[in-house]
Amino acid sequence: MFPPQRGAHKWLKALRAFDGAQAGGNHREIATQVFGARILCEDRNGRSDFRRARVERSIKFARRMVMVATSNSSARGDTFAILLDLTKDMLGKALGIRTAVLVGGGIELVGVGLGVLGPYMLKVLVDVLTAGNASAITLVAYVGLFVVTWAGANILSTWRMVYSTRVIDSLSERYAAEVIRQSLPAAATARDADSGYTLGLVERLPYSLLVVIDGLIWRTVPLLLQVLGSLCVVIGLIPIHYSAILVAVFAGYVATTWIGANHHQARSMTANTAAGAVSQTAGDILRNARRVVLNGALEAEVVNIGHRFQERAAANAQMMGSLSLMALYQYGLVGTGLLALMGLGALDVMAHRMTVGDFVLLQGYAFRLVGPLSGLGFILSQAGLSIACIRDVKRLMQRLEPEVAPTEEPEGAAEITLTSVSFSYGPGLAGLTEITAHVSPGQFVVIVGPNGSGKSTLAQVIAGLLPPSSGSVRIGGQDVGRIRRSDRHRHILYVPQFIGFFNRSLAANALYPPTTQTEASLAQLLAEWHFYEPGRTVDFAAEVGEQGERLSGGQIQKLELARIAGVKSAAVILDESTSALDPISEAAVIARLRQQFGSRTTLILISHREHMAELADQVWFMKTGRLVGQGTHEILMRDSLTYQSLWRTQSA
Ligand SMILES: Nc1ncnc2c1ncn2[C@@H]1O[C@H](COP(=O)(O)OP(=O)(O)OP(=O)(O)O)[C@@H](O)[C@H]1O
Repeated sequence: MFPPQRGAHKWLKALRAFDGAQAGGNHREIATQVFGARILCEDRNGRSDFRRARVERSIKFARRMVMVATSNSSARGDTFAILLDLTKDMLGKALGIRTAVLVGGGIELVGVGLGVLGPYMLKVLVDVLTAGNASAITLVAYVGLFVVTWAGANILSTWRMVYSTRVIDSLSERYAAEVIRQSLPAAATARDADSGYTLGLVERLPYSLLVVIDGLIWRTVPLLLQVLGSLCVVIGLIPIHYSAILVAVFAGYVATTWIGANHHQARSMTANTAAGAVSQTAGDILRNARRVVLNGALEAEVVNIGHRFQERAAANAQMMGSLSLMALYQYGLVGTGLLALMGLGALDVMAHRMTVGDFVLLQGYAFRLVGPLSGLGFILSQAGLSIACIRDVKRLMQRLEPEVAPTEEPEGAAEITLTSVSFSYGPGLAGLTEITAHVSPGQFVVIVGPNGSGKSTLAQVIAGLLPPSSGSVRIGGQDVGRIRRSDRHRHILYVPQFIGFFNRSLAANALYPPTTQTEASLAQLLAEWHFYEPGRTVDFAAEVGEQGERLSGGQIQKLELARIAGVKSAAVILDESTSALDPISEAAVIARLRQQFGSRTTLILISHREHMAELADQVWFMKTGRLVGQGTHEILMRDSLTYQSLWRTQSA
């Protein structure tokens, strides 16, 4: 699909060495694409530098490109499929923009008619002038008609943009909404979610749609109509070989564009990927501003983003190179055609085989054709990138999950049953092995174990965020994977380890659905948990800042737990949600939650604290992805030396 390029084998070797089996059979494409995008780490002397960090960064970039490259059988086929898809969306009933498309199309059609009529009016004027027998009124009328056709065509073309803009805005809104609807659940599940890339796509979407719809679709069709209309007029008026030349020039233009576009589109996809990498890196750096600045890494990150821009510039340069080559062929051909057309015409006028009016008509149509064609050059340069962006957006819009029927409301606390549950993050990566456990309704379970032992992974498998590779998880007797995602929080609600707050008010975060808390009940709970020092009331209107950065770590957890206390769910899993609380606050919060949940909610807590294990109805002890101990804290302390040593190392 992508011809191997010079030096690609070096990348192939390096990527194999560093990437192992990760990228499946795609190394050759990766190497080729990495080379194609000129992101190889060459030092100033031109020698390849495969230093690990840079190669790893490139692998991430390359993987995305391989995803792009391998998911399509051909760039050209892809382009037409996307154009067809867009046209279907515009003309379909679902988006409600058909009327705008049709009205805009109608206006454009009238504009095209005027565009064809313009040169004809000029020819008639020149014919009348050369005949020399027309009255002043007739001449003024012909001049007026010519001006009206010329001005009218341009006014209509601008007016039509009112409708195309409406269409583009509607499509942008619908596509962006669908991308968010479809990609958020995946982002919530994947622990390596790439939100910066998705954000970049959504941001570039309106411009991409503008280029493709307004520039390409809405300009190409009128251009074709204009060519056909002009040919009809020319055939009827002047010798047939002029029409033949016009047809040949246009066909040549289309053919060179067709061939060039295939190559250009492949380069554009690489450029789109490079643009996405800029968004992803910039987003990542901005989100981690504190980490960057506090570690004195500002300059290093500026250099890092500079590299992303350089990669993008290199990809753009390749794209523009292919476009320039295409333009050379296109306009070499069009220029030759014009030379033949005008040269022959001039000779025919000199030999009185053609009137000056016909010559004017000929040049009028020739330049009417060439004008939009040159406009298309710019559009094509942008269209490749834009099509690649829309294609990625369309892929994100695809429904990944089958529709699941609504599930019945759970009654009371959930019974949780795990039968031989295994999970893997991928070949050779950590996961879970053969976990079997049972939680009775309303119990309080604490999961403990060393860092990286699989506690969060297990919690996410139980909550249905990660699908087990074998075995089953049943919540209240139902397979968790079969509970509709939008209903799942009523059966089991997972509170992640890193609580991300919206950059909104305290109330907006603390009363975020599905809590049933009110400001009053929340204020009472927060006062009880000493959210602020005594005497200070909770300001619900206060903005919490990005990720809640204006609150302390303990306050964030208290606020989140106060919200959770008002949630009606059959089971709740708290993933280290009390880790920032002091032991007294932690005990008070857990006691209150258990009292609040009563017998309606089963509670699972992941914790590194022994006193939490002491409070639990049962403790699950995890080690290297296995459940190596189950029972009360006392029993485990009595029976398991490894469990004892877990707490001994902690207190040492
Ligand atoms: N998306 C992922 N891809 C690959 N490996 C992952 C992914 N997420 C987690 N892991 C790995 O799975 C293992 C278990 O991680 P997990 O977060 O479940 O541990 P944990 O017991 O909760 O750790 P901690 O106590 O530090 O929070 C770790 O080795 C981790 O690196």
